[in-house]
Amino acid sequence: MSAISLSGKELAASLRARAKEAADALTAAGTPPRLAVVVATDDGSSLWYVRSIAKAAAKSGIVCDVVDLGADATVAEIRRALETLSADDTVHGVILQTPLPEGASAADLAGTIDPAKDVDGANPASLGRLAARLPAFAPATAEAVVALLDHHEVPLPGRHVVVVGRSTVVGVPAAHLLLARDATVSVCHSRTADLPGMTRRADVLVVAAGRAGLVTAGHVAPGTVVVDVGTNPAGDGGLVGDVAPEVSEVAGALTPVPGGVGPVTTALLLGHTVAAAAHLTQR
Ligand SMILES: NC(=O)C1=CN([C@@H]2O[C@H](COP(=O)(O)OP(=O)(O)OC[C@H]3O[C@@H](n4cnc5c(N)ncnc54)[C@H](OP(=O)(O)O)[C@@H]3O)[C@@H](O)[C@H]2O)C=CC1
Ligand SMILES: Nc1nc(=O)c2c([nH]1)NC[C@@H]1CN(c3ccc(C(=O)N[C@@H](CCC(=O)O)C(=O)O)cc3)C=[N+]21
Repeated sequence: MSAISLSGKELAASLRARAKEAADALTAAGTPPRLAVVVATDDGSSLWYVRSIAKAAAKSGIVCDVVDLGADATVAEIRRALETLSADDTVHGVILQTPLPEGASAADLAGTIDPAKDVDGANPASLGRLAARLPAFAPATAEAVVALLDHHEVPLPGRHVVVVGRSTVVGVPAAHLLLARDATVSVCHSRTADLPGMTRRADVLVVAAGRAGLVTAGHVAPGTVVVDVGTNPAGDGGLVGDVAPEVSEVAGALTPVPGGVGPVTTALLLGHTVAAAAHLTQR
């Protein structure tokens, strides 16, 4: 066990404290910040995340409404819920939880979320603005990757960051944020030829593939900083990342799962919600 552990707990706690301060001020001024989470799934890990958002929101003084449409919700029902919440002046943040029922497109549906309330950066317009380096809410997970690297003072300018995964929730927005920080970014995916050859060339390796143990010691050059975004259900009811435990023998530093990117993600989502509430009450 040689790698330094890059915990997210300390950063998450300070982000939650900051969110609570802003939330309490908004509430005192008559506008309690309110987040709505639209759910149309019975996926266990997704529902776990929803419960953890609700709990964290309550502790930070943010009202959280879970709008559960059930796993057999239709596209029209989901769209109507998102439109209603976007038009509701008492709601400041709207997120659409994935996975969705078959035939429903998250990107298409999220296009109906008011960009001012799009606190998980799911509207394609938000992703476009991020790519254009215009102000926008970034997906909380992608932002958490950069925030965690900053917190642990890992320099980014000029460094080669290899991102494994190209989803619009994590890999692609993380790549945009890292480019904006002057990193040189390579994005790998399931059709990448010679993944180990690519990842061994990274100064910083960000793994968001959703495959337990995908990245092994042979994928990592000595001293690399590794960010493990994966949250895969483990056999024992716990959680494991995408990076095999043996990687800690070669990496210079490694984010733990649990206790790494996950808690920072939830804390940033709350921060986005109070920022949205502050902005919406001003306009
Ligand atoms: N900690 C947190 O806060 C969060 C954690 N997560 C976790 O992060 C992981 C990724 O999430 P998400 O991006 O939504 O997942 P997706 O399934 O949407 O995307 C996975 C990406 O990984 C790529 N991939 C899959 N297998 C391989 C492989 N063998 N080699 C190379 N690339 C591969 C896929 O490639 P292709 O495009 O070719 O299919 C795809 O681009 C999951 O474990 C998820 O639970 C997600 C959000 C938040
Ligand atoms: N549109 C969308 N946005 C998401 O951000 C999103 C999603 N869909 N679908 C599901 C995944 C999963 N996800 C997690 C976030 C935090 C933890 C987290 O905080 N986990 C704790 C511990 C959990 C435990 O120990 O069981 C930790 O890592 O320390 C986990 C998982 C967000 N997701």
